[in-house]
Amino acid sequence: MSNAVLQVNGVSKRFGGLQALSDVGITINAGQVYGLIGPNGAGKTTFFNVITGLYTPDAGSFMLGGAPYQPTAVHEVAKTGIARTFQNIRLFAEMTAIENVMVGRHVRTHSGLIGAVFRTPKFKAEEAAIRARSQELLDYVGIGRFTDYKARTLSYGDQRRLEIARALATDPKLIALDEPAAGMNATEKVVLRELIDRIRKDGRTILLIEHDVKLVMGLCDRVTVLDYGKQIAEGTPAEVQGNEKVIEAYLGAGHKPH
Ligand SMILES: Nc1ncnc2c1ncn2[C@@H]1O[C@H](COP(=O)(O)OP(=O)(O)OP(=O)(O)O)[C@@H](O)[C@H]1O
Repeated sequence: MSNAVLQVNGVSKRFGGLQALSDVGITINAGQVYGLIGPNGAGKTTFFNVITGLYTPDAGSFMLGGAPYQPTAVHEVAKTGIARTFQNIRLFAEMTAIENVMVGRHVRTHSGLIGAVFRTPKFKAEEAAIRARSQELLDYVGIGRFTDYKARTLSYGDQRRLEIARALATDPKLIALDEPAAGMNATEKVVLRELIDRIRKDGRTILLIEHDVKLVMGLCDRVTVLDYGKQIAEGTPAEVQGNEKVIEAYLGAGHKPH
């Protein structure tokens, strides 16, 4: 039996005259960290946007947890089981850290609007459970002391970790991280790496866009390299690092990966 969490085949996406993705396919198995790398404009974010329902692809088929899914709407995709973070952080700036995580958790709750309006006992119990779980997640990503701080007052690195906590709150089958290390200093990157490692060890499956080659090569089980919307290499970090096309396209002449 296959233990694929995400299987994407033949994804193409065109913007006017620009072919942003051409026939891209990946398979991510349970417990893997899968990296998506490539130069600026290669199509990485477009691929994320397609699998999470922000962009409608021109072609492609999608399976999540062994069942076909159609990434037609963002909230449907979240329910189906893909949670993501964004390259440009998208938190509710004026809400507290814990409220941001609780919003994520509500994807999995049942009381609904009536319960919320009348504050039924069932609703209150569920709300307390959501709060407790959200606090656990804040602790888990290392920002438990900022529970009641407004999101906008957190440091950049901590906001990124808050986004990860919010994504985890949906209990996703797959968590997709869009450049989680962007703007982080070396120390923050070490902490981030430990966090991603822990998330994997705790049984989650991760798709990662990242520019930091060292981070990608150190963390990922498999890597796909995109260049001008085409998949020019796929394999283990060692295989990809040795690939001539990758060295030419991504790393540039004279640049060896660290
Ligand atoms: N909504 C859009 N409309 C038109 N063109 C777009 C749109 N989104 C992306 N593109 C174009 O598609 C190409 C791929 O962009 P994309 O953002 O996916 O690349 P990327 O690999 O994520 O780059 P980066 O590393 O800079 O984030 C680029 O040429 C970009 O300008």
